Amino acid sequence: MGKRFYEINVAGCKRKLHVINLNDEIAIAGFIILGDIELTEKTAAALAAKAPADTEVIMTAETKGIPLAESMARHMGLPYYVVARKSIKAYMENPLVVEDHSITTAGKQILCLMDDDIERIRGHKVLLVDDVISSGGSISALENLALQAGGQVIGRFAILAEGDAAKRHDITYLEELPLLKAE
Ligand SMILES: Nc1ncnc2[nH]cnc12
Repeated sequence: MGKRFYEINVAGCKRKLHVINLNDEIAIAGFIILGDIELTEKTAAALAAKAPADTEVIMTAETKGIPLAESMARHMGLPYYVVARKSIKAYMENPLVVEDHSITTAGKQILCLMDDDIERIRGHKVLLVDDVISSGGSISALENLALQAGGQVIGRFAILAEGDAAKRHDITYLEELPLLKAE
């Protein structure tokens, strides 16, 4: 069978996404901003324009959220952003750790923060950002981490809301992405 594609238009960027079967029933259109500067910059600018003016720190999770968070922080004139990591590194003292369940990764995952990042969050207004919100597992793990670090979550932002996530009223996103039938 030939490759399947799903075409998307977001923040003025048209992209043909590869459709990948997740299991026998469900397929996703893989939305990858890593390495795509125009897509990262334009979606970050569009999300930054919607961000609450009182945002003090942007927080994201490894991996695909990183360039988006960096670009949004630049657009918003913020000096730092915080990245929740997926594994504890040797240089992370006293890490804060939560469990994370994601639609694209099998098995248990963790998200963790190191002390410097905990300090950047404690007592501050935090805007959570990710590339895609789908089952909501990752953004909710990120929120747990922000709360445990003493932050106040003032928004949950994503470029795309996938499947049922598009019905959520507690997230802000640019476009919807359907879950597809596996072929
Ligand atoms: N369709 C998708 N593309 C890339 N990352 C995702 N994470 C969840 N859904 C995704």
